[in-house]
Amino acid sequence: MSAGNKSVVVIGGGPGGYEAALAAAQLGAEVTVVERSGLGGAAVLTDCVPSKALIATADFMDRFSAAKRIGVHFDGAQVPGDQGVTAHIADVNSRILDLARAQSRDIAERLESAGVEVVQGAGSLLPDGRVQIVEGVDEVDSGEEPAPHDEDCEEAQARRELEADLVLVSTGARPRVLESAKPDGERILTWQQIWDLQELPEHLVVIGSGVTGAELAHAYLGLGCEVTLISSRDRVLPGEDADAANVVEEVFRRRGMTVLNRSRAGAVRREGDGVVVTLEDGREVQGSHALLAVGSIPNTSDMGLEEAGVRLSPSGHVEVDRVSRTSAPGVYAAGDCTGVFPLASIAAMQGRIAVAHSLGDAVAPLSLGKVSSNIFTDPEIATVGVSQADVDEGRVDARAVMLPLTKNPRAKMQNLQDGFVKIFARSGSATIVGGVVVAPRASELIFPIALAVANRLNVDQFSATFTVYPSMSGSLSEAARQLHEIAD
Ligand SMILES: Cc1cc2nc3c(=O)[nH]c(=O)nc-3n(C[C@H](O)[C@H](O)[C@H](O)COP(=O)(O)OP(=O)(O)OC[C@H]3O[C@@H](n4cnc5c(N)ncnc54)[C@H](O)[C@@H]3O)c2cc1C
Ligand SMILES: NC(=O)c1ccc[n+]([C@@H]2O[C@H](COP(=O)([O-])OP(=O)(O)OC[C@H]3O[C@@H](n4cnc5c(N)ncnc54)[C@H](O)[C@@H]3O)[C@@H](O)[C@H]2O)c1
Repeated sequence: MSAGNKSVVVIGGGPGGYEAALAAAQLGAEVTVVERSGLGGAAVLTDCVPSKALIATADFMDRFSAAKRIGVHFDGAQVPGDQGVTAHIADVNSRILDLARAQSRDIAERLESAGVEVVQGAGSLLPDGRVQIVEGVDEVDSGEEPAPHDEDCEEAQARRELEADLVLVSTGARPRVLESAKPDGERILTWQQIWDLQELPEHLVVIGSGVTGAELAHAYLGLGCEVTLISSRDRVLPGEDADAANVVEEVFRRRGMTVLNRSRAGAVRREGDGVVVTLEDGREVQGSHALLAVGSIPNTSDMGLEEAGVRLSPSGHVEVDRVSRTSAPGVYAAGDCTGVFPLASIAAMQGRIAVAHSLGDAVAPLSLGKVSSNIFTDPEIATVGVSQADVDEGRVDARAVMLPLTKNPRAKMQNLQDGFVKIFARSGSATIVGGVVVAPRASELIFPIALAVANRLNVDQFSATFTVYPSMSGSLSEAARQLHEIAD
């Protein structure tokens, strides 16, 4: 089909926005992307890509520590934790920022070659549904140089108004901060400010043990910092599979992280060369730096959404249906500003669905039952489909088999000490409906389970497929085999 006579304006150039723009251009629409800071969005410039690049360095450092256990000694040289092998955070951060900017440039080139117009500026909605653009560039927290403004800013600040058949709001979210813990960009930091650090924190206090807090606490521990993780709940990663979260918490502690459970931060203040975090029960935790990882706030205020008829939830997220429609005709929304499931992959999918639905292409509504996601700790936690909580709370009638990876021959050879695979199969039909993998590179190992979930394979079809010997995937097959025995 062709949407040659249709126009699309996308506000926000993150994964939700730029993927939608590419899809719309492919369908022949005339597409404009309005982005106020950098293409690729927070995902590329400050959040997803930089954090995964930091973790890659931390994982590399970990290999030095593990070497002795498989018989490798560095004659004369030393390992992290001793003097000698250290992460130079200024170099690490400089590589990360280069990588993020390069990815942002790649996206700009893809959009350009697809014929998409990119306007640097802030977009908002007028009450009649048109898009108003105030041109100019916001400073990017990643440290990227803002594009030069004209001497005479009149032109750079010009206002434009665009009318479009489809307006997509994909403005993302920003770090939530505590009133009593204002980030200063030096010692009290959000995750978007850590990329400018020139010195490795001596003692980092991470506040919040959701996915962001856990991943970054793991990364800085691996880089050689002393880390204290303040978790307001009974365990780290409260929203995740409890068996998986317990493994990761145990590994954190074993490697020397201090994890304070049931501890809520009330305030953070600077004191001397460091910070003091006051917990709500009055205890104090001292460190050299504090990192706030207490959730996000959608970027939906002051842009005319409600005045244009776009309904927001009490948390400020744009309310959307499964084809990304908002309550205002012709206005769709995608990504973190909708709060549906804050992942880059979901943002991109919501954006593509919006375009297909609005421009009349074939479209399947968003289905969250088959989403794979991964937490990049060591070991990683990858999940897909039905969760243990779905089964325990009676939402899905399924059985589970969980096998420790320490019994797997390949894992033994690699000196793997922690991890498991878990598969959920529907009672009766034995169709695979979900799984959890806790292992190094679990993000890759989850794919066979995701394939089974997406294609409704049963445990017999899954386990009849050859796996390599020795391999970690042998344990996936074994779990499926054991589910057959249970189903009998
Ligand atoms: C530390 C961290 C690590 C993460 N790691 C992963 C991961 O490994 N895998 C994963 O799938 N997800 C990850 N996520 C989640 C992922 O980053 C988000 O889900 C993703 O960024 C959402 O994309 P988006 O397009 O909705 O928003 P964003 O990426 O935030 O992009 C929104 C864009 O809109 C722009 N904008 C905002 N308002 C306006 C306006 N008025 N006018 C013009 N432009 C505007 C912003 O400048 C921004 O560029 C991570 C998140 C965090 C915080
Ligand atoms: N690898 C990935 O794909 C990845 C990585 C990071 C984030 N994300 C996405 O972002 C989402 C949000 O994750 P997040 O971790 O940024 O936010 P979150 O809201 O999931 O976690 C924030 C945590 O901080 C805690 N908290 C709040 N106030 C506190 C206080 N005063 N003291 C101590 N703890 C406090 C909350 O109880 C919560 O557990 C994830 O669900 C995920 O979808 C994905």
